[in-house]
Amino acid sequence: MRLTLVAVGRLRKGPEKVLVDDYLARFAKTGRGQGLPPVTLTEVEGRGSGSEAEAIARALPEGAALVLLDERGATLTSPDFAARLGAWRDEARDVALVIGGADGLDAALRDRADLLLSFGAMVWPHMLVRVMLAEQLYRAASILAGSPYHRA
Ligand SMILES: C[S@@+](CC[C@H](N)C(=O)[O-])C[C@H]1O[C@@H](n2cnc3c(N)ncnc32)[C@H](O)[C@@H]1O
Repeated sequence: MRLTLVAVGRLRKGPEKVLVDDYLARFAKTGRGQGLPPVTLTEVEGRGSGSEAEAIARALPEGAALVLLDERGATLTSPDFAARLGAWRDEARDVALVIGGADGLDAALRDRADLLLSFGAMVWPHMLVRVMLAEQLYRAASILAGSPYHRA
């Protein structure tokens, strides 16, 4: 299993980067014991629809389960998200998680997604979505590990 995060835009030094790096490091540590690999991050230039969509498509490992972050998608509980991740791990399936840029994600990409994942109906800045997703990955690994981080 490989876990790839494809995100439009470059995350520069600052509070969001500190949080993303921290949560992804925690995910790598907790995930190791759960058969979850560290996340490989691919940043794609935000150049507008055409070439941006192609760059995203090129960054996706072939056959990977495609999870697109989209406010119009499904809201999952954290244990549900953890269960999906655990199921893909058990199938040895690669997973690609994609966060769009200012213009959102291409409709053609949305059509081939295995999961459209929403963090609520409101639109969040993509850099904050990166932080939230990194935290949810760490939470998922903690849930699969049975650690007390997730108490709900
Ligand atoms: C600023 S938003 C772009 C919104 C754009 N107007 C659209 O139509 O998608 C940038 C990216 O952040 C992610 N995003 C923003 N809000 C989200 C939410 N509530 N749930 C999941 N992802 C979200 C999506 O990947 C989106 O493509």
